[in-house]
Amino acid sequence: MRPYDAFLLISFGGPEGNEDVIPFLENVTRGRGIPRERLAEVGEHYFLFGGVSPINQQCRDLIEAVRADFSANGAHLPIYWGNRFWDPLLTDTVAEMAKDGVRNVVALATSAYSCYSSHGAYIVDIEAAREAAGPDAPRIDLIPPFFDHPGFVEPLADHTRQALEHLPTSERAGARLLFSAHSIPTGMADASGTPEQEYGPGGAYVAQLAEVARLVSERLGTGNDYEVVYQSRSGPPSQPWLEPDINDRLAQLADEGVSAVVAVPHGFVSDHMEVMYDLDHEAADTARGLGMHFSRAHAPGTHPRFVSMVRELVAERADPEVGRTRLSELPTCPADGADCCRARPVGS
Ligand SMILES: CC1=C(CCC(=O)O)c2cc3nc(cc4[nH]c(cc5[nH]c(cc1n2)c(C)c5CCC(=O)O)c(CCC(=O)O)c4C)C(CCC(=O)O)=C3C
Ligand SMILES: [Fe+2]
Repeated sequence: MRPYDAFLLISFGGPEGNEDVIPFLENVTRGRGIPRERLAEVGEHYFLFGGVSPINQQCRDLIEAVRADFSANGAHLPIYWGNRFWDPLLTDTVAEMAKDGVRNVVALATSAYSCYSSHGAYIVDIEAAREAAGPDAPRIDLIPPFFDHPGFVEPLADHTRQALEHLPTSERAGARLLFSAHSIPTGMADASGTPEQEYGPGGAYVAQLAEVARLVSERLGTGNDYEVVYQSRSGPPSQPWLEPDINDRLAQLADEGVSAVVAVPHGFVSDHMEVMYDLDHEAADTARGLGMHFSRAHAPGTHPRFVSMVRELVAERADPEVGRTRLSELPTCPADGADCCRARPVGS
């Protein structure tokens, strides 16, 4: 895997006990203009699960699977892991890599799409961590968003098929597929991707989400109607965020006579807290209250095709001759991350 001498997984991080919850939320929201009530409310989501977000364990599981896949395929790279907001913190991991003499790192973020929160912020945090590590900090090449890689799309199609099968047989054909992604401020969406590209309203983020919904539905091949919805909105009500919210849309669909839905968290890489709480808890409750059948597909997680994707993306980045495997023609962000997804939400 020359020129690389290490692989780095970069994730969000999450609390692993009640005492971690508030400090974690403070890390996430520092300077972001999130209302206090929203913070208290999100804190409750974590307390409901003993203060433990599943995201760190999901990262450990992914790393174990990637390690096994690397070694089975002769890709001998040490693996490091660093989070933006909780232990192991990216800053500490980069310092450790510097101490270990690592020089050239290839990094993957657990975020598949282009926007400040899922790409730009990772670039900014990598630079800050390198700066903090001083002159021995390694070079770190971040793999650009991978939303249209078959290793992301195929697991979602498999998992959507399984979720459909959890509905009563008579409900499957008429079930609406609700592809669900994290809402972001519309200003952040409009500025997502690279400034040279014209993506339409909502920028690269909205265009990529629409494309993945289409690709997954096409692979599924069941002909179910589908659409993209949003979840996990925060920020002040005065600020516009991407809509429709999944709960509002469920109410409209019930009015239209739709009696079953499958929620597909295609905006996420694993079934972390936002999936567990906002879909399994909140949206499922909404659907139940409306008398609808509700089934939730798993995010890619440690699906074998997702795991092999990691190796393929590393190989592709290490050697331009390997070529790019993608399912869509949509432009992604440039490999050097220059000037893309830089927009911060209003009020920060
Ligand atoms: C696009 C996107 C992804 C998907 C891409 C990706 O996966 O990275 C994502 C993932 C995640 N978001 C997470 C948690 C939180 N996000 C928050 C707040 C925010 N997210 C935003 C966007 C995104 N977030 C935005 C625009 C905000 C507003 C503040 C700001 O402008 O930055 C807040 C603050 C409270 C609140 O406002 O809800 C929390 C606690 C967790 C961890 C879950 C766990 O613990 O298992 C994960 C994986
Ligand atoms: Fe978030």
